[in-house]
Amino acid sequence: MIQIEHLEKHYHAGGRTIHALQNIHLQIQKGQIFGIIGRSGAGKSTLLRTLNLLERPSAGKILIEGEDITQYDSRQLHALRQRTGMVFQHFNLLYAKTIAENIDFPLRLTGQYSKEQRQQRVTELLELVGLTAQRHQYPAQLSGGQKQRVGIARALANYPHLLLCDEATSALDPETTQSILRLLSEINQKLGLTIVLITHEMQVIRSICDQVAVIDAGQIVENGLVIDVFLHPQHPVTRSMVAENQDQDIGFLREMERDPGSVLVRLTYVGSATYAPILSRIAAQTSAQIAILQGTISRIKDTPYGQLLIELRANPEQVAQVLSLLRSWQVTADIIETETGVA
Ligand SMILES: Nc1ncnc2c1ncn2[C@@H]1O[C@H](COP(=O)(O)OP(=O)(O)OP(=O)(O)O)[C@@H](O)[C@H]1O
Repeated sequence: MIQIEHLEKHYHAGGRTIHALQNIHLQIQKGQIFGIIGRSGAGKSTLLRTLNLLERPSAGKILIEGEDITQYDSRQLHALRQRTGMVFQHFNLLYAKTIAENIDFPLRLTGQYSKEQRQQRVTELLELVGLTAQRHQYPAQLSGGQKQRVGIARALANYPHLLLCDEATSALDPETTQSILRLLSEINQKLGLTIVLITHEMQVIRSICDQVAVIDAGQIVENGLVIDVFLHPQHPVTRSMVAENQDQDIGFLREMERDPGSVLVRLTYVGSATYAPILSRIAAQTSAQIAILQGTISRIKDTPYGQLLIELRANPEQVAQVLSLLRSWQVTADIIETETGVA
């Protein structure tokens, strides 16, 4: 487990102090994929880089399996960095070396393995990331997604306990992004490896993370299971990032002709409820009329969820009845607006 306590990082530049990280507290469980999301300049890279002390905190502790790594001497630090793999947005490959040589590079640096052992390990890693046929090629001959596969294989070479991913898919197109995220997810499951990733894309968090922390202006403003944070965001920054990702623009409501006295309700359902015929049940059990204004069914990691924006044409008693039925079916119902204004 990684425990971050009272972490601070201040930079001094141009005669002023930048508070890049302020009083950060986080717990990252072993074997988790933990996402850190935030807008540009929020402090994501700084936070990620403190986990292998590429960035020295100004104050606070980082405990990995109970040991405070901020107190490590240079020998311990060297060992920590060997146990921590890192994947970069722009791959950082050696372009004059072959794919196999790139992956072999960190193995050679340790001086711990024979040539045969290293070759064997490179073969294993090429197979793991699906690049066996590219062994003797050079990075310039590969696509972006393949380059990132090399980056991932290289990061895994020394059997790390922790993999840090710095915007690992931000330079890739959406389809390639999904294939790299699937690879990271497979690695997490196969090797039980803890992965901490930073991203500015909610889609990345939604696809593979178990837990997410939202960082804004150097502070953690929200932290929890992805399913909770994504479906019930509390902080304005989280809300706007989730809304961007879900295409929840409800500007059209301003132009829409509404039934007098109708109520707008956002329904959120998770797991098996996603596929239940909720609306027809409401219609059968109440005489409320329902117009569907917006809807989606998708997945958060492996969990299906659905969200519907409906206009409920009903009197107050019927609205109360509908809301109580929805609650009994474990559907979250948020009234987002009434005819007279925001509820
Ligand atoms: N070496 C440095 N010297 C001075 N200020 C820095 C340094 N590194 C980062 N900062 C500042 O610290 C803050 C956090 O930067 P950081 O790079 O961690 O943010 P980020 O969320 O990763 O942003 P991005 O997604 O744009 O990389 C920013 O205000 C940035 O300008």
